[in-house]
Amino acid sequence: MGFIMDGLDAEDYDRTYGDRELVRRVGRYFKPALAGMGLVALTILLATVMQAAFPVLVSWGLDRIEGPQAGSTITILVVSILVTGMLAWFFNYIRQAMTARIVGDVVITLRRDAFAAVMRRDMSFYDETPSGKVVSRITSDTDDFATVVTLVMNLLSQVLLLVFVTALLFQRDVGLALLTLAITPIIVAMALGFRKVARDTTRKAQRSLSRVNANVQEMMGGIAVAKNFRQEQTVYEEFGPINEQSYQVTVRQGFVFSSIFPLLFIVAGLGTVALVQVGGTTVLGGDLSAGDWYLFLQAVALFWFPLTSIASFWSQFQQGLSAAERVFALVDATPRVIQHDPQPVPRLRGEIEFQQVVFGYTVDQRVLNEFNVHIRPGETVALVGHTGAGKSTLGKLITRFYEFQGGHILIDGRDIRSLDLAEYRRQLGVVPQSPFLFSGTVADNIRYPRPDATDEDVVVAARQVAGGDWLEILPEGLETEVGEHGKSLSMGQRQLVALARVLIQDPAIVILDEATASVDPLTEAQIQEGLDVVLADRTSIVIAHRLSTIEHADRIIVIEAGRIVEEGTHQSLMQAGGHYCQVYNTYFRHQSPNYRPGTGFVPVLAGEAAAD
Ligand SMILES: Nc1ncnc2c1ncn2[C@@H]1O[C@H](COP(=O)(O)OP(=O)(O)OP(=O)(O)O)[C@@H](O)[C@H]1O
Repeated sequence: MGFIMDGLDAEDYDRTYGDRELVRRVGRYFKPALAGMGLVALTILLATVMQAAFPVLVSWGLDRIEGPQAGSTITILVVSILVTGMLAWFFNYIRQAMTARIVGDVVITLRRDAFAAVMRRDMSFYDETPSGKVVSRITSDTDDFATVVTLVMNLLSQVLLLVFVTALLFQRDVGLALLTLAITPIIVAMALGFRKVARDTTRKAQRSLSRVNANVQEMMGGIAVAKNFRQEQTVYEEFGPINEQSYQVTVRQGFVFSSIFPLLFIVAGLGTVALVQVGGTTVLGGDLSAGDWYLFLQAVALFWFPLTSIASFWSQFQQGLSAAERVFALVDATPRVIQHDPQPVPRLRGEIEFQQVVFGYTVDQRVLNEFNVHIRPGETVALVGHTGAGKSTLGKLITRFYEFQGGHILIDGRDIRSLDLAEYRRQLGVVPQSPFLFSGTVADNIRYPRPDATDEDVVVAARQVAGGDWLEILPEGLETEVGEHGKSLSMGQRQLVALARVLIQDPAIVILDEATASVDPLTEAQIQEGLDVVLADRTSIVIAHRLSTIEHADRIIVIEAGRIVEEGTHQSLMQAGGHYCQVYNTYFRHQSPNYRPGTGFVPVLAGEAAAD
């Protein structure tokens, strides 16, 4: 039991909606389709009348089949059954075609909303939510929702049929009609009792499926690493229990759902036996004609069908409702990054100030504790420190990817929470360690931050980076296809594209996470030239991994465990013999042009070292 339910808990943002709220939300999506729904309702009504006409016609015929008018009765019967049958088919066709269109429209809107909601989420959401789970909410859950809508349409038509048949029964024999109705509450009570357990098992089945999705997605993302380390078997073994769980939960759902049918049929069967007995006795007593007897038997059958099918598709109905619930929970998830008072952002000077900033990715972990720093407009600051010190975190807070828990961050003296986020981010240029390129050409990728940039603008930006020499190696220059995630370009070329992309954006602040991967000396020189252009006249925060960058920085800040432990220029810090010298000996010494193995260490003063 424990194993079966492991990992099927709700996501943080999941919530349970009351039935009424859920229906209201669903209803809102159908509002634009009101006219179409009216037409569907009309065709349902007409098709149902045509279907209900069949037993009535046969019953009428049965009472007139004897005697002189038998021949004409048969002709009338054949023609009218043919006509009503064709009309029923026609109205049903219109109903189903219209329903497909309406449902399609609703699903496309819902999917759009879910996608937009995911795009709005801050980065903490992406840290905490496996992408496969989000994929399954946007795709299969919206599909399940579509199924429920189609089912509701069917339900309406069946309920209508039920109403017609009941009216007919009352008109023919009130006693028999009441007897038939007496069994209804039992069936309704059973269906309602089934409701809760159906929704619960369905929710679990959907969660287990999204676990499978998440696992497959992760496997696809990390397949190169898995193959490198020959871990295919481990990956396969991890998939096993997750897949098994999905199987178990789905089988259990099947058992739950299949148990309702036999139960309903037993009750319906017993009811029919009672009705046939009472009805038969009435006919023998001479109170009912043969035609009425036939109509009555048909009506009993017709009566049960909608009731049992309402109860049976309750299961799918539940599936659709919990799918809708999951999609709405995704749409409604509250973002953590909130701009309290978003105001327009004119061209920034680029001054950045952290005042007593407190931040942790999770509640029980502090990465920055009362962190202070002041970066002047146009200054180039290199952040150095051991891995995990908190350098990238500073960049992520400036870009407002994460919400900080205490203190203030000021941009040009304004509270960062009071900036219009879109306008602000347009003035932030971010170059990550391994730049992400979208499928398309090099030119498409350079144009990415400013889609209205002309071809001329793109060429100018590309040529500003290292004089554009790097373009000559590309088979089709700017028109070269970069492949999925830029896989057709070398790591160095991707970085050059990323630099040209920042130039076309022309941001006031640049946050650059320097690549650690080594590139050939020519590309290295080209990147350096590109950097000189990109960083000039802008406030730049560089998470530095290269000696030449820190040597050229206006200020170097050494960070350790989320604190600034030293700052100054390369020269002054080298002389100080403190933390910077330790970092230098570890990361930068070997990058010096005069480097010989085992040489180039700078002395670290004992006092400073002891301070660690
Ligand atoms: N998305 C995240 N969720 C949870 N913890 C994180 C996340 N990103 C970073 N951390 C943690 O925050 C701390 C600081 O990480 P950060 O990435 O800022 O270090 P860094 O100095 O940039 O290191 P590196 O040079 O290796 O990139 C580390 O302990 C890290 O494990």
